Amino acid sequence: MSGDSPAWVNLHELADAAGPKLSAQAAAYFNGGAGDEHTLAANPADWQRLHLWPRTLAPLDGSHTRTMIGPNAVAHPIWLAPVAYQQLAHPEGEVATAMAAAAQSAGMVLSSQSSVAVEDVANAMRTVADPAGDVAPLWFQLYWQPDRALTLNLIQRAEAAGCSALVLTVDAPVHGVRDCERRAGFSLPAGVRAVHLPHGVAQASTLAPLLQAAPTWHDLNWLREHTRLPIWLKGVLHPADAALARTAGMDGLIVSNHGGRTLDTCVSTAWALPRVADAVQGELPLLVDGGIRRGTDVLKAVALGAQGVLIGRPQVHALACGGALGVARMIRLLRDELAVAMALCGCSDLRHANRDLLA
Ligand SMILES: Cc1cc2nc3c(=O)[nH]c(=O)nc-3n(C[C@H](O)[C@H](O)[C@H](O)COP(=O)(O)O)c2cc1C
Ligand SMILES: CC(C)CC(=O)C(=O)O
Repeated sequence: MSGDSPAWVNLHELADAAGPKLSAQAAAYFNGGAGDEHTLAANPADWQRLHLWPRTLAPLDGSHTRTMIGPNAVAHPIWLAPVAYQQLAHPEGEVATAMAAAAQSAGMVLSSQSSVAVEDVANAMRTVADPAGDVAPLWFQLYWQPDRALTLNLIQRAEAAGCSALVLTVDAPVHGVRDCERRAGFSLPAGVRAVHLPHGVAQASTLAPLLQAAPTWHDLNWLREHTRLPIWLKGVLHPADAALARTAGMDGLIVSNHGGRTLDTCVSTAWALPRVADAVQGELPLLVDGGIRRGTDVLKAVALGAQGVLIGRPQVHALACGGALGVARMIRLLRDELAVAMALCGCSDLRHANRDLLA
């Protein structure tokens, strides 16, 4: 931001503003998708394609964005998705993001490939008090590790640091085919590493070890036995998997295609969400992510059955542009846009939003 007028007034402009702040390698890593990037493009396009159907003259006195996400009463439904290696965007990395989340009462899901330790991120969130006293939960995203002892170590660190849920990512048993990363020759620069992992990097160079390590439904029993935290699965798109997750006693689902970074040409999340919602029939709470860039997108996601949304790339764009203040501003912009969209649709309480809001 410079001068009197901000350099960006919405999340699309934010992506452009971040361009000059990022190295070519970091930009390729953050912005890219899998394959020909059809799913990357379909995610935002399919939110845009949905049409809101406004209602008029509805009472709006007392409107608010408060809602529930799982057992958490939250000030608004906009959370930060797990995004790895945030020190590629800003030297303070995930600490700055966490301070912004706490200041804006936004939940944060910390990547297990974080470039800052979970203990430091949790402390940073605690140092920033929300004046209204609203909570900003910190959840820990888990990538299943080849070694159970290491998986257990991650779980125990997250618990001890005060994380209030685990998010097991299930849509990336292998790294997607990412031409942009290969073209840019992406590798982590000196000083940035996955601090929770002994070798500091996520991926093995051949498929076999990854596939051996990939978790199955059976492993969820082990996970359940080894944590007292609620477990959410991230990366569910198929109603049949949603039903299996319910049977497996999971606590919530994140409808996600990993921001179009794993399987190209797979379904968009706006397409999958109502189908997953129909499968779980309100018995499992849902979050959704992928291409959510406007308050209208957030309202559509809630209308289709999600309790809230996660924001991926814009958080690292905002971090690159303005550190913690940039991320805080990004969350605030989206929340204000959501409030406007709600008012114009005659919706005073997100808990009453449903498919009647959509044409
Ligand atoms: C640079 C980058 C790194 C990511 N790292 C992780 C990760 O470590 N764990 C994970 O579960 N998802 C990861 N994701 C996926 C996000 O959590 C989220 O699903 C996706 O970014 C949402 O789409 P959006 O970027 O269009 O908002 C990453 C996404 C990006 C863009
Ligand atoms: C280190 C990666 C596996 C993190 C990730 O999930 C991603 O880049 O999409």
